[in-house]
Amino acid sequence: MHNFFKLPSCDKLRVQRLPGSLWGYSSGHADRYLSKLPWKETLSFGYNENCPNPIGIDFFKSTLGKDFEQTGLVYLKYCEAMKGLSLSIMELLAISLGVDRGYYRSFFEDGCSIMRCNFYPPCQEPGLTLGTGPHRDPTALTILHQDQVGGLEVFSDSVWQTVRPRQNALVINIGDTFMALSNGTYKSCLHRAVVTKYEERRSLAFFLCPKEDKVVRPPPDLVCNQGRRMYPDFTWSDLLRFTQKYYRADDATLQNFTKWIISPKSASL
Ligand SMILES: C=C1C[C@]23C[C@H]1CC[C@H]2[C@]1(C)CCC[C@@](C)(C(=O)O)[C@H]1[C@@H]3C(=O)O
Ligand SMILES: O=C(O)CCC(=O)C(=O)O
Ligand SMILES: [Fe+2]
Repeated sequence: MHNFFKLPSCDKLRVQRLPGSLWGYSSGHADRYLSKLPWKETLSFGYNENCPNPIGIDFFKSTLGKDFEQTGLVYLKYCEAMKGLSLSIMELLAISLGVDRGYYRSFFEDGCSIMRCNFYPPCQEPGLTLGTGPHRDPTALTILHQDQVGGLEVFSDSVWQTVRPRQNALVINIGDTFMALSNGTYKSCLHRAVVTKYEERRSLAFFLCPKEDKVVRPPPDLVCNQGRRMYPDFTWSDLLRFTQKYYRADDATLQNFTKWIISPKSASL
């Protein structure tokens, strides 16, 4: 990942994220937003082990060239490991909720997950910007590997708290999609990334997602115990489209998505 972000811009832009797509390179999301641009560069690609080419866009070799073929193989192995870990965590979450341990595992097994490499350059005025603004991941589960620089913060007990980097440790976040799948029992985590004046920072985020057409619906016996549904049925495709076309994911994505998805106009968009 280090080598990619050190390439000249003209080379990185050969894999630039195209409008409407999640995959590829982006610098500050300058192609998507007009204000509050995040102080980061990102490289995102899909991962689905059920596909002939499990890494969405084969730009590690076909576009970036042979020098990055090995990088692509490393990411393939990384994504395989993260998917396996995610599914094991899904079993533990099912057990903790008193539902069948395979319920969530089977829900996600055939999904296409998102792999994102974040690069945060040093900033002369770190107090005037953010690497990634306050948000809850719209996905189901995030496995984050951060380097030793530090910068990830979670909003807990009404204050922003640093998630101190630990060698050989991964950070696991619950996202909006799992909050809905657990009927609100688990809460998606509000977090952000700050930047520093002198050090660049890198992180790898693996976002577990269900297959796009899967209906996100909590297990019936969970709803029965709680007496009512907290969120309407929706598909991951609906929520992803909402965040990519209509709404910049923040700390209230799911609430605003719920209003949008039940409004008559969303059906025609
Ligand atoms: C489904 C997604 C949208 C984002 C990437 C994945 C999961 C996290 C989302 C994001 C990082 C939340 C903060 C805002 C965002 C625009 C970003 O800063 O990158 C979000 C991602 C995105 O829309 O590209
Ligand atoms: O880089 C980090 O520490 C957090 C990144 C993040 O929250 C994201 O990419 O969703
Ligand atoms: Fe996040």
